[in-house]
Amino acid sequence: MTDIRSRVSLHVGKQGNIPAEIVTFKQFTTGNEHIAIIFKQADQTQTAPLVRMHSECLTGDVFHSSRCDCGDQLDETIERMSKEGGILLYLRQEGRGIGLYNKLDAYELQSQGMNTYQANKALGFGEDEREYSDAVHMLKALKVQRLTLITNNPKKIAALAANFELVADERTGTYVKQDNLCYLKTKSAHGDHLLNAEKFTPKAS
Ligand SMILES: Nc1nc2c(ncn2[C@@H]2O[C@H](COP(=O)(O)OP(=O)(O)OP(=O)(O)O)[C@@H](O)[C@H]2O)c(=O)[nH]1
Ligand SMILES: [Zn+2]
Repeated sequence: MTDIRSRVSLHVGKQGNIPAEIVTFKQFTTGNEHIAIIFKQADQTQTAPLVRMHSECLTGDVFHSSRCDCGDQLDETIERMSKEGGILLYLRQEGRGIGLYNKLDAYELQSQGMNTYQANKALGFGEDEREYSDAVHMLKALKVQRLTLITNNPKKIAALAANFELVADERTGTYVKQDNLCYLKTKSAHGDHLLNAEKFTPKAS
């Protein structure tokens, strides 16, 4: 059973002015160094806090790559939680669990015409290698029982609904860019992600 290892105060966000706490945990079976970032001490002060499980994406989160929407979703979450409070689980599941180098290999295959899921399979991986038991243990260690989940991914909703009382599930924005249109359309059509398809069609001027 995972337990809390440490709680460290710091300021986060683009301006570095949003107070938060980073929580580390003991003994993940996967050996990953996942963290929770807590806003407004939501784990201690709210009965059903906002929760987001964010899968690591170095290229999107840090370098704001145009190939995906991860950095935008992360910024949106931090901004929202700075006002409403919440628990951001930053899960070290780079490349949907296949790792950074393999994700970059998958990008190469996508440049040759495969979609994001086909590329994973061509490299010998499943379409999505993530599972969420570490995240469930993190929330249990934080003594969360009820929550509102922010995601567009039905698998994340199912994983938490099986373990917690899900008061609601809410969507993130749909961040379409020229370079990620194919990626988002494929996630919507093939991965059942709950995206705002209206954003896929450019508005007539
Ligand atoms: N293998 C692979 N991973 C990718 C690719 N693009 C982004 N990722 C990874 O996908 C993860 C983000 O997952 P998404 O499927 O975009 O969204 P989600 O986290 O499942 O769902 P939301 O909660 O709605 O954001 C991160 O770990 C990224 O590194 C890609 O083309 N191939
Ligand atoms: Zn990304």
